[in-house]
Amino acid sequence: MPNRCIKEGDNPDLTKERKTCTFDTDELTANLYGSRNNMERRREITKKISADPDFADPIPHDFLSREKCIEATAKKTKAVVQRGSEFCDVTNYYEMLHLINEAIGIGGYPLALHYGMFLPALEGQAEKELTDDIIPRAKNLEVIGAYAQTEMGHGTNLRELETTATYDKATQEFIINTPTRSAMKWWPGNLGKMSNYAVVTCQLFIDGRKIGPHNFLVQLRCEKTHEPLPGIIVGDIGPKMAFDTNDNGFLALDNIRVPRKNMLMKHAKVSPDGVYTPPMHAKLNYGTMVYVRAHMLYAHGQFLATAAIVATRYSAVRRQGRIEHGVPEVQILDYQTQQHRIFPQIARAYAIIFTYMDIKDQYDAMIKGIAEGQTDLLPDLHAITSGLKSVVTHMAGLGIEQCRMACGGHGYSDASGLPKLYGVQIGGCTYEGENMVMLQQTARYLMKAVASALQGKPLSHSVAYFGKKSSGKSRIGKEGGDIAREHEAMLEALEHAACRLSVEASQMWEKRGRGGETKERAWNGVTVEMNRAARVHTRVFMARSFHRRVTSSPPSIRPVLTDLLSLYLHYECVDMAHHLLEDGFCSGEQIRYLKSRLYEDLTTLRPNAVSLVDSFDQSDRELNSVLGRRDGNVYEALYQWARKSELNYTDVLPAVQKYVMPMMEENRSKL
Ligand SMILES: CCCCC/C=C\C/C=C\C/C=C\CCC(=O)SCCNC(=O)CCNC(=O)[C@H](O)C(C)(C)COP(=O)(O)OP(=O)(O)OC[C@H]1O[C@@H](n2cnc3c(N)ncnc32)[C@H](O)[C@@H]1OP(=O)(O)O
Ligand SMILES: Cc1cc2nc3c(=O)[nH]c(=O)nc-3n(C[C@H](O)[C@H](O)[C@H](O)COP(=O)(O)OP(=O)(O)OC[C@H]3O[C@@H](n4cnc5c(N)ncnc54)[C@H](O)[C@@H]3O)c2cc1C
Repeated sequence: MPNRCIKEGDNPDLTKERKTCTFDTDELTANLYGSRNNMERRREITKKISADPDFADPIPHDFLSREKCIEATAKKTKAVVQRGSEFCDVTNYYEMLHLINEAIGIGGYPLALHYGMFLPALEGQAEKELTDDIIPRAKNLEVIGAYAQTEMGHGTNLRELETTATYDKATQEFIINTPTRSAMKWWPGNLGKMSNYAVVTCQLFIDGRKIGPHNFLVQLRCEKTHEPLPGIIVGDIGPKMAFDTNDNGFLALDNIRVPRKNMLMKHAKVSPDGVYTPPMHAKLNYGTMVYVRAHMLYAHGQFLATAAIVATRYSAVRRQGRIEHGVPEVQILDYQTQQHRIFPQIARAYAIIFTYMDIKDQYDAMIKGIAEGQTDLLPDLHAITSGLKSVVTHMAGLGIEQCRMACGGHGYSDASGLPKLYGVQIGGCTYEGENMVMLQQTARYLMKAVASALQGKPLSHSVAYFGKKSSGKSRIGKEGGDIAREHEAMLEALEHAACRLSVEASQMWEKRGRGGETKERAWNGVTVEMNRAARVHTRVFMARSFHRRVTSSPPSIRPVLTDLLSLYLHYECVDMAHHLLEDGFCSGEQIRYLKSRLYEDLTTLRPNAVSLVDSFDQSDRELNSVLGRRDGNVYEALYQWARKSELNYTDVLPAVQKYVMPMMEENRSKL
């Protein structure tokens, strides 16, 4: 069967791997990206960008200072903006995403938050009077915006943000102010140096009454000189774990006046005479966060895919040690521990991307509903995207780190691309709502679902399985080798565990309440259990999404995807075995059965491992990894990469001349 990656001159071990492929890699790629046309379009973009001198990096960013990286990124951003239509349909979200990944990379760029949050916030939350003016200019990139919500003192607890917006009826303006040091906006991406506008989240005050957090459009810098406007202090917060090319910023506002229309008033409104009208759903103003959490799934699925590609290809190329005496050194991919480390990451990357597809459909349906005045889909989507954002970012982070360690010493080098990838990706556990906090949002929803299920009330999409009757004992290992029924048995077991954990958390919460604690204090006494229930529920949702996609996939790729699904489900069940065992739903024997099936899956997938990662269709530019390159010619490339280190510009470094050589000389003369 064809693996389309085979080319002359490639590392022979990689070619050998590609020849054992049992499916058409293009067919799987097309399925992953929605269609053959989408796949071809991605490849065209890659080809054009790779050949274009505007996007060439004579010196890899690994060897540049942060300022130089930002300069190089800004230059490429300008080229993307001015010449974007030469490469792709600039109105197509996925084509643009791919163009940016190819042309600029993942470490941030001047327009990341402009497109990622500023425009979505305006489009989703602002009224026509404001959008008519700002959106055309923002789309035309006459202005660049950031989303400034988090403050030095508060990020999670939005209710206690300190920045104020006080309505002045006399002038029909809001006065926006930073009252304390901890009220400074701190962290927003692209706020520090790039943006000249921002959507700023402030506590709304009318007639001395605090109404709560609302968003306002504020101009920060002069449109001509880019200097901060009077009363505005803005800058970069300094180096951080990654996102080197993003100017995460700080901002203080000294009683800045903005016209009434600058409040984002699509949902909540303030009339000219200062009358406040709340939104039709209390949290519609938080809609931009739901949008980003949903879309983060795709980015994080791709991040994990990158790591899986690098680790799998490198493990096929790397030979070290022997499994049996008297035979040549083996490809490290033949070690069972290596497969156990890497293959679940491949499966999880597919599962995350497939889950994203489901969520995207639900998000689009919700937006359509809101436009027609219905908000009934919002609570379910908020609950499941909160859980998914937490589970996926954590899962991807652990997976990337496993892949990095699976590459041995070279995985620790920036040449592998994995340390930087991890740095960028792991930020997702924090931004857009810290994971522990987001899981509690899911748990709150689960508690309501438990109550509804007990009362026989209807259950919404993500929790519908709470209404199923459990069979009491698992069918795992009792389906006579029927794969479809085995998959169903594992899904049923996971659903049983999620439901049980939710019910038990609910009972623990209630018990503490009966013991005299307030609801809130009692909640804090059971949040570990609440978050555990939320995690398992979210993993059930992912497993169901993956299962749905696989069972409806084209017949040509269904067998390999079914193998991957088997691995995914066996791994999930073994990983969560304690939850399955705790109430005796599964026996120890059944867990041993799951483990043995998991080890069989590793062997089954081995011949397709390289082809499965090839099917993610990430180019060498996107991978940005010497170890993961498509042709597998790793060792020569590693040496050429190291030669570019600035430490190698001279044979004797000034620091050595100045300090180390005299020290050695002094020591010698002491003898
Ligand atoms: C577009 C592509 C993006 C790809 C990304 C890739 C790379 C990105 C690179 C860089 C980073 C980019 C962006 C990062 C940007 C940011 O980080 S912006 C800042 C984000 N900040 C947060 O997320 C703050 C987290 N805090 C909150 O969301 C809330 O404060 C809270 C924790 C949810 C609690 O809020 P609170 O007002 O106290 O509410 P309470 O818990 O009491 O809940 C009341 C009810 O409201 C429901 N609810 C809460 N939030 C929402 C929501 N967003 N939508 C719908 N409903 C919501 C909640 O469930 C409660 O419902 P009940 O029915 O009453 O139970
Ligand atoms: C790379 C990056 C980019 C960012 N970009 C932006 C941006 O563009 N715009 C923007 O506005 N912000 C941005 N942020 C800020 C980000 O959204 C916040 O840092 C994030 O929401 C977490 O809030 P916090 O920092 O207040 O954490 P904290 O809430 O202080 O969290 C600290 C610890 O306290 C725990 N904790 C807090 N509350 C609770 C609770 N209720 N229950 C249990 N535990 C709790 C947390 O779980 C965590 O362990 C960015 C951050 C990063 C790292």
